[in-house]
Amino acid sequence: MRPYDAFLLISFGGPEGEDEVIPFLENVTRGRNIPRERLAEVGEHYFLFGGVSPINQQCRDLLAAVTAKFDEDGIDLPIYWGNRFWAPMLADTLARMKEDGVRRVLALPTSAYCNWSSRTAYLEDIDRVRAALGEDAPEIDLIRPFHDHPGFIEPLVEHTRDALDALPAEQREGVRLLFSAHSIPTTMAQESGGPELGFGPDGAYGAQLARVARLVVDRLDREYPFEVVYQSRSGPPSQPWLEPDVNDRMEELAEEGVPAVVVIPHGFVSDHMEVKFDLDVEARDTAGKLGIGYERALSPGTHPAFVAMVSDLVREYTEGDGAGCRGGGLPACAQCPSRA
Ligand SMILES: CC1=C(CCC(=O)O)c2cc3nc(cc4[nH]c(cc5[nH]c(cc1n2)c(C)c5CCC(=O)O)c(CCC(=O)O)c4C)C(CCC(=O)O)=C3C
Ligand SMILES: [Fe+2]
Repeated sequence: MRPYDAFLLISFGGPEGEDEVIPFLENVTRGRNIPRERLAEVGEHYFLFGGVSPINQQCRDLLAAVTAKFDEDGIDLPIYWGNRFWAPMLADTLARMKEDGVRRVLALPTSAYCNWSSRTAYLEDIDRVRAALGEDAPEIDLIRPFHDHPGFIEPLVEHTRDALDALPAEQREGVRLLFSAHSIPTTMAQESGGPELGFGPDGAYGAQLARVARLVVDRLDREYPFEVVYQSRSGPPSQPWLEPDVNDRMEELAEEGVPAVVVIPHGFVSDHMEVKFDLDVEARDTAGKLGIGYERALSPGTHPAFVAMVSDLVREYTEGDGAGCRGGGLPACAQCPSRA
């Protein structure tokens, strides 16, 4: 039994008004080599929704559900929330935790996979914030990547079934399932675990994405053809990022005569802006232009199995050894807690 005295949700953060969009984007992109044109373009995505990203409300909803679940499961830990890029900022939350006398924290990141952006960046931010707090800064253990957890898979299965059901029968027959994740630079993908660890060109991240897609399809009513695609590419055009892009791939599939796609955003835990704009606006529009059917499965969000997973993961650490990433049948990634 480890002596944790608080639970902390660490998320990305997002603007909740038009005046917050640019400062938020500046926070996200500081030192990240993102072209100005890309920033302006992404700003427009937020302005289309009144400057409000859905991600903060999704965190509040998840925390409400987790609070109830902890009560039910007898997990007696106060719950805190801090973001990397927008209020409530991690630095402020940790300062408050320190004032509250919190010493050991078990933290859940809102990302399920292994790559610099989804894992290492969180650890680096934690280190920076702790260093600034100085002596008596709470110690933080970051919960392992959970892409292989049944509580992540189950909601995706159910939501994929719902999306398939929403297609007309004749389209469902020839449908292609597109499992979509955030693209990252290919160098970043390789750094998540390359050939030396037994992974392919998309690294441990790509292997995990392929594995989750397989696990979901295995639980559907029949074997559907499926593939992993990427979305939300950023960075300068000269820099290679993981491909194919969801829109490019839909174009090829339409040419091949595929009548419809179901897009499953399995790279994300909730329907935040990358899902709401890049899939529900942009990819849907592409499908419309191509004249093919399009349905988008919901991400896990506050599905009861996903909420139960949070309790489960907490108990892995409080009651078990919290040994870290199981690899989900794959080798552990380069950043895996179990390699540290
Ligand atoms: C792997 C991954 C996830 C998934 C898991 C995770 O790790 O959470 C993710 C999530 C998210 N990404 C988000 C938003 C943004 N990401 C950006 C930029 C970038 N993302 C990257 C990767 C990822 N991002 C990368 C490699 C960059 C390039 C800059 C860099 O190398 O760091 C930019 C800058 C503009 C742009 O270029 O698009 C924005 C605004 C939001 C909030 C959405 C909302 O507001 O609802 C969320 C949940
Ligand atoms: Fe991102």
